[in-house]
Amino acid sequence: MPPPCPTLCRLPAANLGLPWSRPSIATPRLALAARRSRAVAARASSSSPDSSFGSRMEDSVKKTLADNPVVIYSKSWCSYSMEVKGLFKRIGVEPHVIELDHLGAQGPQLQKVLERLTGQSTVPNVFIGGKHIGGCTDTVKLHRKGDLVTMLTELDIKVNSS
Ligand SMILES: N[C@@H](CCC(=O)N[C@@H](CS)C(=O)NCC(=O)O)C(=O)O
Repeated sequence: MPPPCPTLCRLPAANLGLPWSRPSIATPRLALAARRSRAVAARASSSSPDSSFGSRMEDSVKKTLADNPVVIYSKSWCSYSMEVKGLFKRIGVEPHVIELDHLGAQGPQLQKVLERLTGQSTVPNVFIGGKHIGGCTDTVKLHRKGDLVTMLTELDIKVNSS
């Protein structure tokens, strides 16, 4: 008969080649402790620096959209971004442009936040009056229908429609 476990379970050691039996997780007291520590871990991860960083970034996007009537999240090298910036330039509207590739490590994080908010993972990501318009193709289509100028005019933004 192996000696009893001196500290935890006081049961004879099972024949596992160990000096003392490992307490089974099914032991009610230990199972309860395991559940408690999982709950603590879950609470800790939900308030981790990453998630609060994400929500601060989300707040900063919302502030940017509230403060600027036309916002383009762009990448400086992206031809679609260049096209949409060119379109606004042609109609004489100066958008607030955020070049994600100029933000270092925050760029990809901001892109993830934008994806969470809009469902769109690509740039350019265009907003007018806080409303999500879409990418380059969506903005060009809106312009061809005449709706881009209408939206801008409704926001009291002067448009050069020549
Ligand atoms: N159909 C999209 C195409 C946009 C697109 O493909 N953008 C590329 C960059 S030029 C992109 O965002 N790629 C993924 C990335 O850079 O993370 C539009 O019209 O805006």
